[in-house]
This record gives sequence, C-alpha cells and structure tokens, in this order.
Amino acid sequence: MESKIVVPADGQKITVNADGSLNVPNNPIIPFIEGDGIGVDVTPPMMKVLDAAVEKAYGGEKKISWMEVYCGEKSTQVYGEDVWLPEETLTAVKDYVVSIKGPLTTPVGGGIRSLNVALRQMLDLYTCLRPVRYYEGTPSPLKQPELTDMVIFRENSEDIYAGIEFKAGTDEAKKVISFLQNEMGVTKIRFSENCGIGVKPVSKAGTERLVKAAIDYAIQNDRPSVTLVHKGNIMKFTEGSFKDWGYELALNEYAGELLDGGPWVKIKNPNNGKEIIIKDVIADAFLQQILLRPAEYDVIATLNLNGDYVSDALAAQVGGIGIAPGANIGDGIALFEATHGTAPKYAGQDKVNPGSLILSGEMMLRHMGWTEAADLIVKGMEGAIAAKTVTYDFERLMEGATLLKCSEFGDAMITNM
Ligand SMILES: NC(=O)C1=CN([C@@H]2O[C@H](COP(=O)(O)OP(=O)(O)OC[C@H]3O[C@@H](n4cnc5c(N)ncnc54)[C@H](OP(=O)(O)O)[C@@H]3O)[C@@H](O)[C@H]2O)C=CC1
Ligand SMILES: O=C(O)CCC(=O)C(=O)O
Ligand SMILES: [Mg+2]
Repeated sequence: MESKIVVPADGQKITVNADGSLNVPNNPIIPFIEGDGIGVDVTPPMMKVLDAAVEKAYGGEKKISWMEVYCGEKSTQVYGEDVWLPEETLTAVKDYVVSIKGPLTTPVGGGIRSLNVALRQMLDLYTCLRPVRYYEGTPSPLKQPELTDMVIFRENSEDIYAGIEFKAGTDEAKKVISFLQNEMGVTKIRFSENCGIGVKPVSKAGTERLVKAAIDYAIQNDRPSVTLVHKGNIMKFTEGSFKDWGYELALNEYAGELLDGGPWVKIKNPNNGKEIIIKDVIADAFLQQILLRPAEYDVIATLNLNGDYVSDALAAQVGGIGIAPGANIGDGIALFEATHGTAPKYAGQDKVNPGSLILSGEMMLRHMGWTEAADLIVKGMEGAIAAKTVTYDFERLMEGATLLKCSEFGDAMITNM
C-alpha cells in the first residue's frame, strides 16, 4: 500500500535507551491521530497549546515536529474504504515511541471492534494511566472536590476487552455452550439455546506488570497507598486472582509485610523510608467510597472494565471528562489520549472542552522530560479556569462565567501561561 504519511523534514525520532529511559532530541517528530467526531475540534488547540508552551519554556531551542498518521474514519478517507487501522500507523506509533491521539468511534452491537482497544492490544500498551486531580474553581457535584486526587492504573490488554465473545444463536456460541455443558459439567447457563457468550481472560503476568507499574509510580511519586480494585467476591479466578497476585507481588518483589495479619500489605519506599500501604476494595464499594471518602484513595490498580467505569466516575467528581487526561503506556512506547470519546453530537462545532486532550499532551511533555513546558500547561489551565473563561460544560455549572469556544479555550490557556 502506498504510504500516506508525510515525514517532516526538520525533525528526529525519539529513541529508547537500554535502561528504558528516553532519548529526546530538541526537535522530536511526534505522530498524532486527529480522531473522529470532536477530534477535529480538540486536536488543533492541543497542538497549538503544546507548541506555545514549548516555545515559551525553551525560547525556540526545542520544538515539536507534528506528523499526522491515520486511524478511524479519516483513515478510510485517506486509504480507502475498510482501512480503519493501516499497518503504517502502527509502525509509526512504534518507531516514533511517543504519540498522541484523539478519540475514535466504536459502533455499539455490530460493526468494527474498538480501534482504541486494538491500538492498545496490538502495541501491548498494557497500562492505561489516568490521573484525576482537581483544578481550583472547577464546577463539581462534590462539597470538597479537592480531596479527589487519584491516579488510575487500568489494565489495558486483558479482561473482557480481549473481544472474545460469540453472538447468541451462532454456531460458535452453540459450540462453546456445548463444550461447557458436556465437557466441563456446567449446568448454570440459563436459556442456553439463545445465549451470547463472552470470555474474560486475566493472567498472572498481565496482572503483575500492571500492579508493578502502579507500585513503582507510588514509590517514584511519594504516594501513600495503592488500592487494588476488583470484584473478586463474584469473579473469583479472574478479579479475585488479580487481587491475590497483586498482594503476592507486593510481598515478594517489594519485601512487603502483612499489616495486622493481612490481607493489607505495607512496603517501604526505598527513596525516603516512608510506608506505602497496598490494600484492596471491592469495586461496587469503591464506587460509593470515592464519593463519600475520596481522601482515602490514592493510586488505583484495577482491571480493564472496572478501570473504564472508574475513569469516567472519578472524572465527573472533578469537573467531568472534558478535562480528564490519559495515556496508554507499554515497555518503551506511549500513546497519549483523552478519556472521553467522540461526542458525535458536538462534532465540528468548535464547542467542546479541549482540556482533556491538552492535559494528555501535558502528560506527554512530562513523559518526554519537558517538565518546564508541562508546568506551563498546568498554569494555563489553572489560570483559564480561575478567570472563569471556560467552555460550555463548565460554563453551564458556573456563576458569572464567560462562555468560550473550544479553540478560544486553547487561546485562553496560552494567555494564562
Ligand atoms: N478512547 C476513545 O477514543 C473513546 C472512544 N469512545 C467512543 O466515542 C463514541 C461516543 O461515546 P459516548 O459514550 O457518547 O461518550 P463521549 O465521551 O464521547 O461523550 C459523552 C458525553 O461526555 C461529554 N463530553 C465528552 N467529551 C467532552 C469534551 N471534550 N468536552 C465536554 N464534554 C465532553 C458530553 O456530555 P454532555 O452531553 O453532557 O455535554 C458527551 O455527550 C463511541 O463510539 C465510543 O465508543 C468512548 C470513550 C473513549
Ligand atoms: O474504545 C472505545 O470506543 C471506548 C473506550 C473507552 O471508553 C475508554 O478507553 O475509556
Ligand atoms: Mg471509557
């Protein structure tokens, strides 16, 4: 297939050193996927704000060379019908090490499976990292939204997102049901003649690498606890094992000790000698406690579906998914993306909040070691919200706010840097 990617002439690749650290040139080429729906609205301000922050922080010494790569609806326009995820996009995201994407549409029921999930699985980006913090002045349904300060580590490669499911009535579904009944002695499938079947793989290796990433983050960032969120009382050998393997990892790899006889574990932060508590909570209880006692939770390690639900719920507590950032991270490669989707009813209206993708870009700059530019983006966000110059999602909940378009909010962030 003919290449459609135009490599900028004036940039270099980021590379990964043997110890896993990044080698970032002053003029890195960063691939971006515009995204479907509101991707067309939020991606341009994201690039503009990042460029302005880099320019202000480094006075022209550093600069991003953006390189468009394609996925989703735009890919079908550029490459032709049915080409949703071209091979050269995957190759670029791998080769250029750090990239960023807008949201991509997934039809409900039939049609293609999620391209977002496909990117994560094909590139083995096993951690979905979603920090949740409060910006002063943001409208929130909570009385004390500033107490919500959590960092979600969502397992990104397993669980029912593996897409192993069979439609009711198909030969495949009948075959799986017959195997379960006749070879595994399963008697509990109600209405087995017309039943869809899904499979939920959760492995020890997959759990360990995710929980390790969460504990390492807590160590590096001086955080007091890591909570394993699961539904292990019901799904004993998937979600329950996730909890058991997480505790075992803390005990065996971090010289953990049982706290009051267990199951909670304490480990010592080797950087400062402080205790880090590894604890667990059942997912439904967690969802009420994050509203009632958010200060008790800090770093969160959880499975794929729980992490999806928890991400939007926590985002709502601090102002909504309009400003909820995220990253998909593997060993070496990172693909940054907003927590929200394509919000099709707002597509092309220059209306929605670009904050989620911009703050994902802020995470990207920090990941690259460009902390001065990242700090300016945080300052720009704080300033724009404090000045009550905001997009519709905040304006409708704030008194005396000025309503800005999507692109204008990006400009307001730049003014406040
Ligand atoms: N990673 C990804 O690419 C993701 C893709 N998706 C896909 O996106 C599509 C639409 O999904 P849907 O469930 O509607 O979820 P969306 O996140 O797209 O939108 C749900 C609602 O969230 C609010 N919202 C979303 N983005 C913004 C923003 N930038 N600024 C302000 N408010 C925002 C809007 O609320 P209000 O109506 O109150 O204004 C919107 O109606 C689906 O195809 C889904 O599969 C979903 C999630 C993630
Ligand atoms: O891939 C999708 O369409 C939805 C993904 C999603 O909701 C998420 O990653 O949070
Ligand atoms: Mg989601």
